[in-house]
Amino acid sequence: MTRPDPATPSIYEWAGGMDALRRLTTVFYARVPGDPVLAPVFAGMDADHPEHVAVWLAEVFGGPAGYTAHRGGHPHMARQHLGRAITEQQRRRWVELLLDAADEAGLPTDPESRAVFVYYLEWGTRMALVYSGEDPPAVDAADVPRWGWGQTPPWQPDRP
Ligand code: HEM
Repeated sequence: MTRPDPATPSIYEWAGGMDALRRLTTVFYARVPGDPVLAPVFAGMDADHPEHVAVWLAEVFGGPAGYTAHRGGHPHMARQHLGRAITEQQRRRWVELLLDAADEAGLPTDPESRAVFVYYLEWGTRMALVYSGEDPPAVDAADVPRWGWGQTPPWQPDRP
C-alpha cells in the first residue's frame, strides 16, 4: 500500500487533517453510550479515548506519527484490546457507527477516499477482534500500520 506519486496527498491530508479526525472520534464516542450493542464495551472508557483514537488514525493515514511518539505505538494500542472478547456483532456496529460519524463530521465522501477508509476499518476492526480473543498474536510484533491509497488513488480530473 504505497502512495502512487509524491504529489498525491496522504489520506490524512485528503480527509481534512487532525481537525477532521478529532471531529470524527468526538461524534463517534458521543454516540456510543446511546448504542445498546457498544455501550457496555466502552462503559469504563477513559475521557481522553476519543483524542487517542484520533491520534492513532492520523498516524495510520499518513499524518504525524504522534501515537508512536507519545502513546506507546502499536503495542499499547493492541494491548488495549486484549481479553475484551469483542463479538462480530460489536465489530460490525463499531464500523457502522464510525461511518455514520464520518458523514456527520463531514469527512470526504468521494468513492476513492471512502473506499480506502472502509478498507482500513474492516482490517482494523478484524485485527481488534483477533487481539481481543483467545490466543492473540504477540502485541509487540508490528509497527503502527501506514495506510495508502492502494488501488484507489484520489480522482483529480484537472491533473494529467
Ligand atoms: C479500526 C478499528 C479500531 C481502532 C483504530 C481502534 C483504536 C483504539 C485505540 C488507539 C485504543 C487505545 C487508546 C489509548 O491510547 O488509550 C483503543 C482502545 C479500545 N478499543 Fe479500539 N480500536 C478499533 C476497534 C475496536 C473495536 C471493534 C472495539 C470493540 C467493539 C474496540 C474497543 C476498544 C476498547 C474498549 C478500548 C479501551 C478504551 C478505554 O478504556 O479507554 N476497538 N482502540
